[in-house]
Amino acid sequence: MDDLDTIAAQLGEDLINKILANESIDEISTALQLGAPIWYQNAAEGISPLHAAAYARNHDLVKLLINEGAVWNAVDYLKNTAGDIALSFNDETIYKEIRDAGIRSELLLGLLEKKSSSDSFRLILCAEDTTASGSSDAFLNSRLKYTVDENGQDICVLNVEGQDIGVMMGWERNIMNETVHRLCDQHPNATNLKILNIGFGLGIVDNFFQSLPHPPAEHFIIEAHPDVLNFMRERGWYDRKGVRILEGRWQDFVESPELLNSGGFDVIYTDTFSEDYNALRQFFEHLPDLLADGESSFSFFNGLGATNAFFYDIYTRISELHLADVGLDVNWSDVDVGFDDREGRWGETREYFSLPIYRLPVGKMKSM
Ligand SMILES: C[S@@+](CC[C@H](N)C(=O)[O-])C[C@H]1O[C@@H](n2cnc3c(N)ncnc32)[C@H](O)[C@@H]1O
Repeated sequence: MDDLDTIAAQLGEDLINKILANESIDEISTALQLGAPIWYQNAAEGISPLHAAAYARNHDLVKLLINEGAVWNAVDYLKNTAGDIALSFNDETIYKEIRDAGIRSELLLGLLEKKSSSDSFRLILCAEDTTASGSSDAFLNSRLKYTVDENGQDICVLNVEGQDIGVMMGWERNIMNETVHRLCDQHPNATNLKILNIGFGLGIVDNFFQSLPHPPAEHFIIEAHPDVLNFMRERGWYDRKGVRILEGRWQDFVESPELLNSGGFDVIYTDTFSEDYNALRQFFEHLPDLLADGESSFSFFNGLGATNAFFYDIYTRISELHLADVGLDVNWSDVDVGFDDREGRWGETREYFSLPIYRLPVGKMKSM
């Protein structure tokens, strides 16, 4: 550590201790003006001034720190954000203050990102991931393995740096089943649906669409990965009545006459892999052109940030705001996905959803 680092660390430790000791807002403001670093995370627990203010349950101080540029998404050594701390105290006011700061910051970043021509950065969750789990090109060039794990669960996995990562796993059946029913059951055209699904994976959602009391009149599936397309071929999906498989990325087809001149879809679902939130948001922008009418419904796999309740809440709300921007109202319902550790859902694979509740979105074009 050089001298400057040592001074910053001392000032930072001091600031956090002052906050935990409930010193006055004036004292804290003065410490900040004298150069105490608001971004500092202490050596003992990795907590930031914002974590400390959430522990101290001091709403005014939380506001002040956010205005001064506190890092809303810093995680301590236990992987908790300041928002998680507020949640653990059931402190709704402080929780919302930090959550709204996160939403504002992510929306702003989203705007900046949209303005820049590259797909360069993301703030959280998958900063610069160039492996097959975070880069579409690397994913589409990787080999996938379809197998049954030690608990009898169907899985489709890829191996990244020695670890298996689930592209799709059988435990999500419940989510897919519920999604299909929420999208289709009440649809006035339920006997004659025209469906678009993006991302076949294990084919769980597509099997549920096909098992509806009235199988879809037209069922388009866009799938990009060659191994998945082979799996679909082996399972006879190319010969199914009413099924049209478009081989490639959704980005290759979304503006094609095949989709745009088809009169619109009653139901659209998307669940891809290795794409970030920015890609999903780009897909949202095509929905007004792809949905047939105000009765049509849309859903997506809402899995972003799903290893942390606070991040999950932020992404859920951001997606709702972005869908509102393109003219869709969203209804959310909860699907219980809690499980007993002994079920061994993850086997040897990396965990990507650790919350007990899945928030299922169904969007429809707002009525004028
Ligand atoms: C999570 S799986 C879908 C699981 C599916 N919902 C199910 O019920 O089994 C994601 C799928 O999206 C495909 N995929 C990834 N990026 C894509 C893209 N840009 N366009 C189309 N398909 C894509 C992957 O190859 C994979 O088959």
